[in-house]
Amino acid sequence: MPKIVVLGAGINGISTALAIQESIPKCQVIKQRMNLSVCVSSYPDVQFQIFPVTVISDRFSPNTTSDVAAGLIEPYLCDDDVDRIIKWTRTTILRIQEYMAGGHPGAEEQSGYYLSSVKSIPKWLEVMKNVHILSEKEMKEVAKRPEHKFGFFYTTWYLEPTAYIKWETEQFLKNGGQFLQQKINKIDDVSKMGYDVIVNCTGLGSREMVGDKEVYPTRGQVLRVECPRVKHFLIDDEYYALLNENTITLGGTQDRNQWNTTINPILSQKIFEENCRNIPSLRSARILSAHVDLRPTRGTVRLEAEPNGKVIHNYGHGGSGITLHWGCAMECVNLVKKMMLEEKKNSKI
Ligand SMILES: Cc1cc2nc3c(=O)[nH]c(=O)nc-3n(C[C@H](O)[C@H](O)[C@H](O)COP(=O)(O)OP(=O)(O)OC[C@H]3O[C@@H](n4cnc5c(N)ncnc54)[C@H](O)[C@@H]3O)c2cc1C
Ligand SMILES: N[C@H](Cc1ccccc1)C(=O)O
Repeated sequence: MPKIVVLGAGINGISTALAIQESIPKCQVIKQRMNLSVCVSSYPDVQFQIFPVTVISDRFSPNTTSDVAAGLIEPYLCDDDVDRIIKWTRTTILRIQEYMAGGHPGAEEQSGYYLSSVKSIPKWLEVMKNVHILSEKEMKEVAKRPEHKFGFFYTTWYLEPTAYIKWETEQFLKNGGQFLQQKINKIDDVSKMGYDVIVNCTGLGSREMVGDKEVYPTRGQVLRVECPRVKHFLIDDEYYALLNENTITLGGTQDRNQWNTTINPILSQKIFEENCRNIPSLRSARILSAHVDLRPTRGTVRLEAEPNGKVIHNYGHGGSGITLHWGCAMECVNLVKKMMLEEKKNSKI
């Protein structure tokens, strides 16, 4: 009976733990009514759970990096292979559409503009809806700055991390999942805890916990404001105003190798002013809060099983952790299944 543990409770940790439960039936509690024809009676609900899944983390939502994210579905600050990114993004979009179909909170389509000083059409645009490259005439109407030379309109989604992780957590617990609050100093400490499969989703924490100096912080500061008049997002080369359920997230900064998580009020003012230049209606916005966190940035997302080991890594999503989460979680499930099969074969010997 392999014991599975997931390290980390951000969007990648919780999603991977839930994906394992949903994809490996023995990893969730199955309630079955045992109807016996002989005495035309039925046993009380019988619960089967063979492989419990545990999540160990030092912090939980709403106190993770994931909770600070604007929730925009769009790859950013992730230099991974673009086809891998697109594959993961597509899987996430399907999951969001299922989540939306369930009427759950914090997810919706959002449409808007990407305005830039350079003419370039990102490959990830192929996963978006209603894509329209702006004509010169349309650019004249939409551009807010002389450097806005090129742009396009499209529809993507937002997925509010805190609301979504809350829902995922409820499903995870319903499936018999368990939580343990603990800081892991070295991943080897977990091996000694008797787990057979360890999935590492600790984001930037992997720098110390696994000793991976390839993962580093990119500091991001944002504002949450209320401004019902604004109906479209607007992203340009430096700033962004992104829709959420009842608020707008204004960003944004991307300072590599900056560890400081103290909010800089001067920066907040600049983020507000620059976004008002792009969307004048924001002048009437009510500023609700400011946030800072550190994007777990890495050349590529580390999503792999350690050879001949029991550890699977899923971290280093940069500015795209919400965008890639379900695609990465499902790829982790395949690695877990493979590892369990290996384990079964070896134990037979
Ligand atoms: C300002 C800002 C805006 C963003 N906007 C977006 C966006 O719009 N769209 C998008 O796709 N992405 C966005 N991102 C990026 C996104 O937030 C991250 O990529 C994502 O949160 C990474 O998720 P994660 O679960 O891997 O890491 P985290 O959310 O950091 O979770 C890591 C977990 O591991 C735990 N942990 C770490 N080390 C240890 C340890 N040693 N022992 C025990 N537990 C440990 C932590 O407590 C935490 O629970 C944004 C990021 C920032 C900073
Ligand atoms: N991905 C988000 C928001 C963003 C979207 C588009 C461009 C830049 C940033 C971030 O990391 O801040």
